[in-house]
Amino acid sequence: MNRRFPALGAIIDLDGTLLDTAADLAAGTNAMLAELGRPPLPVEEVARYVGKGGEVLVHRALTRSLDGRIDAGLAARAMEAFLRHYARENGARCRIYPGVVEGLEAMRARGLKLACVTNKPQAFSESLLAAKGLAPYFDMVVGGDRLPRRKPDPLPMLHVCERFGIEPGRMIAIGDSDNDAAAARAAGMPVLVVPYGYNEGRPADAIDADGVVASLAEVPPLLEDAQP
Ligand SMILES: O=C(O)COP(=O)(O)O
Ligand SMILES: [Mg+2]
Repeated sequence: MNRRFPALGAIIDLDGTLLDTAADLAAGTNAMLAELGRPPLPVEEVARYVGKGGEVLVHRALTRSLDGRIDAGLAARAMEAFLRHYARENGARCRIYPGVVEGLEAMRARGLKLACVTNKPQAFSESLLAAKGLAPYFDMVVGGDRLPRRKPDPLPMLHVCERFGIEPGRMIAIGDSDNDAAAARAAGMPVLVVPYGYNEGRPADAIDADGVVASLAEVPPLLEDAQP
């Protein structure tokens, strides 16, 4: 990639970008399904349902379709069960993707401010990042239940820019899905995507982004010094 990005800060997605959390999400989902008398789903299928937060995952898992909806009563019961089970499974099997620590170290060494913006609930996100030793890299974590709207809405991205005092055009977003790219674009922020995460079953090169990077370690060489 020839393009360089003048960034003073970065916003990085969690599930499918920093951590491979599909197995833990599947364990939480399948424990919820078992409680409701439903059969378990394969990890690959649950991974396709990840991206728009826990509520959407629950609707998808119970209808086995990306845009299926269940009634509000069942959804409430299923969500309560999912959160209860996922609290136990969160972090049990997940792993840090290759290049993540290297990329975060190099971005910090360049003086970038770093935020993790995720659709995973705040409490689960903070405990997971801490358990995996990634929390110290981040100045800020914005979970999916922290603000009135989540990705693909630009609100969490703009919230971080405001808190950092950095213009969106002087930030870089890094994610694994259309949700990340749409949120970044709508916020006026350049966005790079990784090809190894979850994009609701669609390939990463189909995402409307400014480029695909094999890992986070490929990001720092694409940055250039910027003025605020
Ligand atoms: O929890 C989800 O649905 C996805 O979370 P992410 O925004 O970290 O990819
Ligand atoms: Mg993601």
